[in-house]
Amino acid sequence: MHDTLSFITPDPHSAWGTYLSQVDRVLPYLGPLARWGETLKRPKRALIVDVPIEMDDGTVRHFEGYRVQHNLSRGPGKGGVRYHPAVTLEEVMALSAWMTVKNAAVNLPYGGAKGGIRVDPRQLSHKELERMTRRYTSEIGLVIGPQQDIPAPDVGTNPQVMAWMMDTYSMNVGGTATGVVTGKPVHLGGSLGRVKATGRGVFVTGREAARRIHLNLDGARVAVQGFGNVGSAAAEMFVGAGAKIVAVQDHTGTIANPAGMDMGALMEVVRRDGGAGAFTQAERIDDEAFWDTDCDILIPAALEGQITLARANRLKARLVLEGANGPTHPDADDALAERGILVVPDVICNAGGVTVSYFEWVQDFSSFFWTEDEINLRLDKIMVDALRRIWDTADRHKITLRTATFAVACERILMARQERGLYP
Ligand SMILES: NC(=O)C1=CN([C@@H]2O[C@H](COP(=O)(O)OP(=O)(O)OC[C@H]3O[C@@H](n4cnc5c(N)ncnc54)[C@H](O)[C@@H]3O)[C@@H](O)[C@H]2O)C=CC1
Ligand SMILES: O=C(O)CCC(=O)C(=O)O
Repeated sequence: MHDTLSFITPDPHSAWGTYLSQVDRVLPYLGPLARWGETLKRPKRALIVDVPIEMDDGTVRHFEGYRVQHNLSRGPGKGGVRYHPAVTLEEVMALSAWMTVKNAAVNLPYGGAKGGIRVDPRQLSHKELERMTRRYTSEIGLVIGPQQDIPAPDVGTNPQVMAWMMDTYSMNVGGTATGVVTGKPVHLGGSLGRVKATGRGVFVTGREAARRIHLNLDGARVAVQGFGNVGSAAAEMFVGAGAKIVAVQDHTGTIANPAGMDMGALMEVVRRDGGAGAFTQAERIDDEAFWDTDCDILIPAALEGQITLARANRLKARLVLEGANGPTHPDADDALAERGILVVPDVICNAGGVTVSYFEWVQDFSSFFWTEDEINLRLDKIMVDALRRIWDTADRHKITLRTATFAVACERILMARQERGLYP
């Protein structure tokens, strides 16, 4: 059946392999809609672009960039742009597919898309980063637009990168098109609350899940992998609810303090050094020891494939909140379920970011901006309602929250596909 995409032979632990296995698990719950299931296993459109730029020293370097639109059945493509040295077409395909599922899980009127460039942004000067972003935006200008596909931040990108993307697209079309990207700075049509929205969604879904398993957040011990936009904002909110951060891992190292870390002091070090590794009010530990941390809640908020089977069998947490996209291998997912460790899956747990991106897009179109309180209230309600529906589905079929999220989302996606029909 997989006669196309023959250039990809996914290993079951790769991002795309993980996604395919998640689709296979939901098909039995989709009834007659399952006949459209193959749609979910192929991206609609994948663009590979060459991004040449002049470096500050006068040399020319070429970077490889991608924009994949996995599915547009329910609306324009929506999903972030990643700058990271490990970005590949296959990874971006998986990330775009998870966007399709996530957007449908919270019922946003979007399909799924994702982009990326294989680059270490920390190795570029500010000007080189700007030149690369502008060139990439022009190259993917073929497929993006406020009604076609709307990029946003992901790993290694931020509001400044979104501002350059918005400006480049706008210059190319000859007018200011704020709605072409979200996650912009607030004075350029960005939304209040977007920066912390993903972390907020992780907290809100985590709070609801904790309540259901009678885990008191006051005094709960939390371990966080990845202390960037998502991990740090989620950690701050858990601390605000009385929890303590007992371990943090990022690309600069792993630190632990069973008594809990002072968030203000930790954030200061992260801002100063670009990472948590040098924080002196915690003990520096071996990276692999992170997975043995005595904790109640684990928040993977870095990259895919972090929770392997071996690590899943060592985890001490009762609750795993997937801030990252695709952090858990399928066999590890099974092991966690068998061990009674509850996983709130990425496709609902980290949907807070794209939900506020949707608010931003709506605000840009109407040129009317909401207060931060209005945004947070609407976000919390969408997340809580979506999670409740997913939980009901999980209880009804006796399936994991991940398969239940896929069931709710894929039914919406395939229903749209079916109702639109195929153009003969
Ligand atoms: N930014 C957003 O709104 C959303 C992000 N996500 C996902 O959340 C995850 C994190 O994204 P952001 O916080 O935006 O990125 P970021 O670039 O702000 O932070 C990434 C963090 O991961 C850490 N990291 C990188 N490589 C690592 C490694 N090998 N081991 C341990 N830590 C490592 C970095 O040090 C940094 O702390 C990604 O999986 C992303 O796709 C999901 C939904 C929305
Ligand atoms: O805000 C958005 O549009 C997308 C964020 C994103 O890339 C994600 O949810 O993984």
